[in-house]
Amino acid sequence: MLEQIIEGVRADLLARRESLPLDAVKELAKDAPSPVDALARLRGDGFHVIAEVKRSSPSKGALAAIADPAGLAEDYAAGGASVISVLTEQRRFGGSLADLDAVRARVDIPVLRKDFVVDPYQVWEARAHGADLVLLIVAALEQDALVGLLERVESLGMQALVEVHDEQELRRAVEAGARILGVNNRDLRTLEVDRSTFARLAPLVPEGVVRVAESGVRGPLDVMSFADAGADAVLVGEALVTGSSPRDAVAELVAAGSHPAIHSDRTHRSGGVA
Ligand SMILES: O=C(O)c1ccccc1NCC(=O)[C@H](O)[C@H](O)COP(=O)(O)O
Repeated sequence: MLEQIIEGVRADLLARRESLPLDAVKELAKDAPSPVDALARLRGDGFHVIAEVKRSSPSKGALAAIADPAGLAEDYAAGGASVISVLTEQRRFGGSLADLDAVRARVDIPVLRKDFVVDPYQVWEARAHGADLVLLIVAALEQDALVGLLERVESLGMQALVEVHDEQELRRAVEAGARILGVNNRDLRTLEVDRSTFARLAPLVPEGVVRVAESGVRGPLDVMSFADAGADAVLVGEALVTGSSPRDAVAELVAAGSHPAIHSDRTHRSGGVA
């Protein structure tokens, strides 16, 4: 599935490049609002929720008709979300850069461009559209490309959420210098979700690196279990867009992650990248 998604992403990228050359995107990036420090936010006190604007997905099809992505993002922020994730991939997820623009214009917390980034053009685009964070999926990138994209993201003042699904990808992410590491419980090749993935990989993440548990969060109990296994944050899409009150749902997840029964030691947050 990942290869098919990337094929579509590359075709769409080619079309956008033809209508807007890289130099023009770089000019737009100069006028974008300065990036918000997402790393400081995710290293800050408390448990963090990254709340996603997600219309549909390859695994579930249509999830929600989101008429007002900016309004949804405002609700997420009011519920205590630390970061808003905006899917911008169009063919499989129904997202767009217009969604990113709308969200950026309405919230002042960090915004993640969630896409299948394979080319520096997309990083410049993310900055031009006001993103503070960019997703880099290790499974989609050769090591040189991963390192180059991570450097480009950071050189533009943004942060990368570097996503892995197994031990080998985790080693590559750490070698590349990831500061925010997402363990995706969903295998992007088979689309299967295995919630034990985060707990298996979390102990291998060096001190000082922010640990994010991604995918498959159904509610507060899942958050408690990820927090107990060492998560600093969770990234949640489906459960939020299909529920009745996004604001209350985010607030419940934030509270669950900070529950006094959770024993995980998060002192590593103040450390540097190992
Ligand atoms: O969501 C999918 O089906 C999917 C399929 C293939 C590649 C990526 C996919 N999702 C991207 C994500 O990482 C999730 O949107 C995100 O982690 C939130 O997951 P969930 O809370 O399970 O909606």
